[in-house]
Amino acid sequence: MPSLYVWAGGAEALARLTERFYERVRADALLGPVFERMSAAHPTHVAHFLGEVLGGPPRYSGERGGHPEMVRHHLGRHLTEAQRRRWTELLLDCADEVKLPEDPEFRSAFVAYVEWGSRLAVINSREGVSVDLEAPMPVWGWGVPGGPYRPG
Ligand code: HEM
Repeated sequence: MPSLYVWAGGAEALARLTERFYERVRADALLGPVFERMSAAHPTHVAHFLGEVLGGPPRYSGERGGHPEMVRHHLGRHLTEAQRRRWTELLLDCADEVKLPEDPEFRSAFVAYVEWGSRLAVINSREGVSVDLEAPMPVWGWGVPGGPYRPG
């Protein structure tokens, strides 16, 4: 059974996704200001993080500081539901644009993770939130469909 990472097209596909995504984020009226101080390496870091979550190599844990590092980046940012919605909408638009697999099984798992992760990012960004920095890196699977699309 391929991982979601392999099915998505691996490191190269995720790098294409985040490069295009943060280009569009920068140009977006609602999200541009939120990301105005992100580093040039931000898209690469997020591609590594996503790759690890989707069952690829643990590059974000190995090179960047793992799950706690990601959580720390969202602390105190007071992200809103409107910003979260735009973030997920743009990411899914970019998944189409850079041609991630379109099969129902992959997209169902991908959307589920994006919905889960983005809602946690908003919760972690609130004032006075108590976060579990020990929480492990999630590794997403295929969920109820159980595996990739098979024609016929
Ligand atoms: C599945 C959902 C999400 C994932 C996987 C994710 C992942 C990440 C990661 C890995 C970083 C740290 C990058 C680094 O190490 O340099 C980060 C930073 C950040 N994220 Fe997220 N994020 C998610 C959702 C969101 C949402 C919904 C927003 C806002 C609407 C957001 C806003 C930010 C901001 C502002 C930063 C810091 C950027 C900077 O360095 O200036 N994130 N995110």
